Amino acid sequence: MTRRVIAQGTFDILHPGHVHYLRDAAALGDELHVIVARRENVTHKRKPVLPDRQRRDMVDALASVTEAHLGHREDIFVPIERIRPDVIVLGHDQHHDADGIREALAARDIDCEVTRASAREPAHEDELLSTGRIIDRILAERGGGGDRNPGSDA
Ligand SMILES: Cc1cc2nc3c(=O)[nH]c(=O)nc-3n(C[C@H](O)[C@H](O)[C@H](O)COP(=O)(O)O)c2cc1C
Ligand SMILES: Nc1ncnc2c1ncn2[C@@H]1O[C@H](COP(=O)(O)OP(=O)(O)OP(=O)(O)O)[C@@H](O)[C@H]1O
Repeated sequence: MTRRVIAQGTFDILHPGHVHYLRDAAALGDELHVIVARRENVTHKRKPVLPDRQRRDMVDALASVTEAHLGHREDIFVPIERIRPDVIVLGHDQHHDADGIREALAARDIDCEVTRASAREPAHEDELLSTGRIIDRILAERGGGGDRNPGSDA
């Protein structure tokens, strides 16, 4: 039997922490399906910079990912009922409550484990393992309205 795993998140500007999470999740089964949060449903932090479809396409291109899916607009359990995973893997720092998800799955008669991935520690000094911190760096280094294309005469 094929063991299906679900991971999920916003994935706005990919970084090595995302790669670590998705590899961790993929190691728990045979197929990794990733649900990419819709912009309208990212309410607990700043909205993503990149469009929904572009974030889905980039995650879909990663070697550990079988298929990336844009999430449902209203009901996060709709994709889960369609994919029928054996395991849902939460990210190490995600605010979701594992017990709450287990109860909601049981109420829908979906037999599925809920577990949490490990964190990636920086592999070298200055490795940026957060989309928010990458954006802060861009704003600090390029946000002053200076020359965006140094070296170009255009
Ligand atoms: C089990 C599960 C299923 C989810 N399904 C959806 C979905 O169908 N549509 C959606 O927009 N977001 C979905 N989400 C994502 C949440 O809406 C939330 O925005 C996301 O977890 C953000 O994670 P991040 O802070 O790690 O980027 C799901 C989250 C979980 C835990
Ligand atoms: N350093 C990391 N180690 C392991 N997992 C990570 C790391 N960074 C992000 N992830 C996981 O990747 C998934 C998607 O993360 P998300 O899109 O929220 O990125 P982020 O970089 O944490 O964003 P932000 O900096 O805006 O909070 C989440 O499950 C999160 O736990």
